[in-house]
Amino acid sequence: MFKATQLSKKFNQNYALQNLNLEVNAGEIFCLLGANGAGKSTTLNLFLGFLTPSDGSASVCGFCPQSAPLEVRRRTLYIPENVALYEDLTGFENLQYLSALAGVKNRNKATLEDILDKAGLASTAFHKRTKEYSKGMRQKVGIALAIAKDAKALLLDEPTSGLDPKASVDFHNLISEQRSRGAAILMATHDLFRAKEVADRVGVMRQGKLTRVMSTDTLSANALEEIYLQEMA
Ligand SMILES: Nc1ncnc2c1ncn2[C@@H]1O[C@H](COP(=O)(O)OP(=O)(O)OP(=O)(O)O)[C@@H](O)[C@H]1O
Repeated sequence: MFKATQLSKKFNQNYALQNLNLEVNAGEIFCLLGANGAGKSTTLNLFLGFLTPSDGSASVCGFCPQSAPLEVRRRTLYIPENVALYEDLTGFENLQYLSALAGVKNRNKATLEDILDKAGLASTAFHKRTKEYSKGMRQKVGIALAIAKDAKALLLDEPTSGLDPKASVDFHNLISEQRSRGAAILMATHDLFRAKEVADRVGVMRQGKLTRVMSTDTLSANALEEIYLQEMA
C-alpha cells in the first residue's frame, strides 16, 4: 500500500529525509517515532504528494503521489493533529459535503449517520455545528470520512497529541478497526506507549534516517522506550 524506495528530500542542501526504504501493507499499522525534526512529517507529506522527492520514489496503492495525485487522493485519508472542518456546518453536513467531494456514491442520511456512529461520534453531536466540537470529536469526523471513502491508505500525523487518555484510547481503537477492514496505516506519533499498543511495527527516525524497525508483538513498552532512548543518544 505504502512503498518508499530510496526516498529522500532535501531542503536547502540539508536532508530532511534520506534513503528511506519502507513498505506498509494492507491491514498493517506502522508507527513512525522520532524527535522533533526527525523527518516524520516530511515522510507523510511525500506520500501525500504535498512534497516532491529530491531522490527516490514513493507510491500509495501502486500510484505515484506526484504523477497520479487523483488516484492517490481517492484512496487516501490524511488525519493531521487538528482536523480541518467547516465550522458552521454540523458534523453530519461536513461528512455529507466532504464525502461528496471524495466521490462517495451512497450518501443518504441513514448511511451517513450510521458511519458517524461507527466512527464513535455520539448521536447527540451529529447535527451540532463543528465549531462546538472538541478535538477528539473532530478526529472522529475524520475517521468517518475514511469509512465513507473506504480509504485504503491512512496517513496520520500526531493525531492523538493533546487528546485526553480516554479519547486517545478511543481513537486508537478506531484505527485498529480501520486496520481490520484492510487499510494500511502510517502514523507519526510521540506516544511510545500507544504506538506499542496499536502498531504492528514501529520505526525510529533520527536526523532524516529510519534507524530501527521493530515488530511490536515481542516488545514490551519498557523495552521500546529503552531502545528509543538509545537511538536518540
Ligand atoms: N518546508 C521546509 N523548509 C525547510 N526545512 C524544512 C521544511 N519542512 C521541514 N524542514 C526540516 O526538515 C526536517 C524534518 O522535519 P519534519 O517536519 O519532517 O520533522 P518531524 O519528525 O515531523 O518533527 P515533529 O515531531 O516536530 O513534527 C527538520 O529539520 C525541518 O526543519
